[in-house]
Amino acid sequence: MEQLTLDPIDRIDGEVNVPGSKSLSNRALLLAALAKGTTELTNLLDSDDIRHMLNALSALGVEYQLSACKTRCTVTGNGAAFNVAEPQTLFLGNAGTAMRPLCAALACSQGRFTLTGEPRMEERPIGALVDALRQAGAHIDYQKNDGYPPLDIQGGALKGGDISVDGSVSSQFLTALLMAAPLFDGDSAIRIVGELVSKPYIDITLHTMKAFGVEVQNDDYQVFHVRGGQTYRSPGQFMVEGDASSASYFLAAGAIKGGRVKVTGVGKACIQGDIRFADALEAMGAKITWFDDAIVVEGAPLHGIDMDMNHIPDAAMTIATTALFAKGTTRMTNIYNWRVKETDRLAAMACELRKVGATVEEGHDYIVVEPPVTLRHADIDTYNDHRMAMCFSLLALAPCGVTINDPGCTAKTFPDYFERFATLSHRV
Ligand SMILES: O=C(O)C1=C[C@@H](OP(=O)(O)O)[C@@H](O)[C@H](O)C1
Ligand SMILES: C=C(OP(=O)(O)O)C(=O)O
Repeated sequence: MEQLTLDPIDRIDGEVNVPGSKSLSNRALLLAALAKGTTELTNLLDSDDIRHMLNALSALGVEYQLSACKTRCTVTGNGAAFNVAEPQTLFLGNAGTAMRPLCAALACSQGRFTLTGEPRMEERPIGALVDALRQAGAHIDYQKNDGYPPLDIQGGALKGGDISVDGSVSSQFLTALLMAAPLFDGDSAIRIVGELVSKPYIDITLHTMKAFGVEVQNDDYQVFHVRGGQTYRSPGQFMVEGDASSASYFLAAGAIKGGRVKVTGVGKACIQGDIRFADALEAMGAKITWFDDAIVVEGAPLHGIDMDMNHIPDAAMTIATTALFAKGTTRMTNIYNWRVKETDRLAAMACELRKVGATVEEGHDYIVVEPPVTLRHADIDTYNDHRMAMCFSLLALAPCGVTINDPGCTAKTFPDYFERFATLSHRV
């Protein structure tokens, strides 16, 4: 297994640009493929999750040209749902933003499709989405375990209608339904059952749909009305903003050890909910300054916080390792669905935090982190979870340094993370 040892960093300072947003890249690619007209996507993320979406679109007969640097893509839209003569098997890795939206889009397309992924994808729930699509008339079967991929989809026209979806496990189920619903024959009223998790991701979905010419009536995130029989229209150009979750590691590094760190590509106007990570850092004591296309963080003594982090599920993980550098205890609550992501992130986080000396209480849907007097060096297991690797890189800001096992797992969303992190890191 590959390992990366990060020697202790004495100072963090400088400017770093974050790559394009994963959430926006995969939404915009799918809608560009479904839309009428040609779309030029810029600042597209080049990572595993996006590659899986691009490969799937190729198999579905979508034509696109990807630039040599893979951050610019011109997509020739279909002007309708997909129509594929031969049965297709699409391998989607561990990309939730490919699996869930494609499941819905293919259920209302013409053709037979099998959706598969990495072993972990077979443990990530999709039953609530399948149940909802079946209410609209979809024909989807489970190949192995009920409620989990791989899926066999017999595509066809869907009627829409009154659809209830459980929103308590992943917002991606609602995102998938919303993006497919304009292609259903009839109108849809999509009703949320249970508490909707990760709510700000729905705003990303509605924003992207609007850019492609489709408006949704949102009744307080409880019921969503979508007109059927619509065609997405290409906006011509779509610029993907920087990834707010990826920004969290650099912002945290600046807060812990700044210096002054300027993160560009995200700023005041950012539509990704994870941008609110900067508020959490501010609540811990960091000084944050907002610009239109940048955030500047200046380090200050940090203290622990007690916060509901349901609205920033991905960036919240970064708070768990930032907490190691704060005075007092940090309590992060309402984060149950960490358990159904790339790994069981609550269990993984608790285990690795203990290795560096922290006292950790892991609950069903919360984690409490109490930093040790002295952090100790550890070989950190990353569980094939990009965010575990990136979060624990912050341990290099302690005198003990850190060793990251399988650092290549950042390829899911941020292949050159460690190179960019190095540009901020100064050793005397
Ligand atoms: O819609 C999206 O782009 C995402 C939604 C979130 O998932 P959940 O809704 O499952 O929390 C997030 O964790 C994931 O990385 C991306
Ligand atoms: C949960 C994540 O990914 P996915 O889009 O596969 O759900 C993530 O990137 O942290």
